[in-house]
Amino acid sequence: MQYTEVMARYGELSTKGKNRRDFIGRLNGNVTKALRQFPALSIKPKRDRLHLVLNGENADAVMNALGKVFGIQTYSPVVRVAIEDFEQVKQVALEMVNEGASEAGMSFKINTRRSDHNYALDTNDINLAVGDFVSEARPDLKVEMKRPDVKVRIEVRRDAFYVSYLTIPGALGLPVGTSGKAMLMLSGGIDSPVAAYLALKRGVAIEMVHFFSPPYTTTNALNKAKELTAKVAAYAGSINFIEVPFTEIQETVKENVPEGYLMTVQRRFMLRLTDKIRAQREGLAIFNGESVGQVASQTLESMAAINDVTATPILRPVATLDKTEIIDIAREIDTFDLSVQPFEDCCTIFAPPQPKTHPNLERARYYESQLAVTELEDRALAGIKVSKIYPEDKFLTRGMTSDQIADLL
Ligand SMILES: Nc1ncnc2c1ncn2[C@@H]1O[C@H](COP(=O)(O)OP(=O)(O)OP(=O)(O)O)[C@@H](O)[C@H]1O
Repeated sequence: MQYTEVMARYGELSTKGKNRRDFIGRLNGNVTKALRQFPALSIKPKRDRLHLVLNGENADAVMNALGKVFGIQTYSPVVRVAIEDFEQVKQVALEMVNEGASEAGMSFKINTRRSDHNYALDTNDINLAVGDFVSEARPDLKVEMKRPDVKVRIEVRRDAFYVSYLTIPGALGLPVGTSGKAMLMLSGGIDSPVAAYLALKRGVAIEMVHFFSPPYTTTNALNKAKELTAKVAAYAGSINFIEVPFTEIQETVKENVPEGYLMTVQRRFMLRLTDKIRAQREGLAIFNGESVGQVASQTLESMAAINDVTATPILRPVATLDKTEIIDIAREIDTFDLSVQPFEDCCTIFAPPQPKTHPNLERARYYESQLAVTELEDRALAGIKVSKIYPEDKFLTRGMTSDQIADLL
């Protein structure tokens, strides 16, 4: 089928009344960004949908990229036929029925809508004329009004007919950016990239904050986090990656804090630093990949002892999901295979063998107060690096890396 355009229907727009203009403006910008590799494409936002005129670009490739843009409910590939050319509409409808109802005994329906009421034929005339044409060519098919196998939609507008039969589910959610900006704490694990995807889905523009501890963690561990960011950036256009050197803090905590509280105090540092970065960069909230009860740091007591360092909203999109549910999403967004690659994370390396699963808040505060918190944090903040990551970026060297070879020797 030679499609000429793709029509995208907006998502939760009806509930957003006065924010309609922001929604459509953002969506238009995000679609433009996501489809920048198709130079001939022209994008025309309308009140209730977006028209993507292909101008020769490949419909499947365009739809593949469009399917990752949040704020779209459904989309349909469409064939535009000049208004003078009604015979051509019949041909296109037949081709669509042939594609959708290949087997004898299947059913179809022609469904016409007119926005140009001056056109000579009314909707019934068009349904009948096109339906008869298809039935003559395909006598093996039935016409079915209620639940046809193929429903061909013909829209009559002033300039042309628009014919379609496929309705493909979009990514849903809200256009990224319509809900403001937040920081996302990204490890190299399975959960935080999924949390990132879910935050983007609700329209939040996120920036990744990643802590790393060279030489305990290798360049590859850092690159893995960057490559995970590139995977998630497919849903955002691009994402800023903020790397925070964490070695000095981890070494200091390890030397000075009793083993049972190592993890709690480290996490308090991470969260406080993320919050400072958030304030500098004017974010409104912090997202992370914690899931209740999954590991020692994710009991409610532990979350309370860590969360104590800030009043900023901490959002945990996967808090109530089971691991298998999180993994299903990770596979869907193609981060799973990368997440399970065995590069060390700074938290795992400095993890005590038996962290307190029910840490006492007062004790965590006390142990931390013995450290030069402000100075340590200032030095970490002075060392942060920010880079913009795009979906097509690659960071991990393929095959065996020098670090991996070194590990084997
Ligand atoms: N090195 C890191 N840099 C930034 N954030 C981190 C880092 N390590 C952990 N976090 C944050 O803390 C959350 C909990 O991490 P933890 O290692 O306890 O759990 P996890 O279940 O392994 O999570 P994940 O699968 O996301 O690594 C992560 O989801 C992430 O948001």
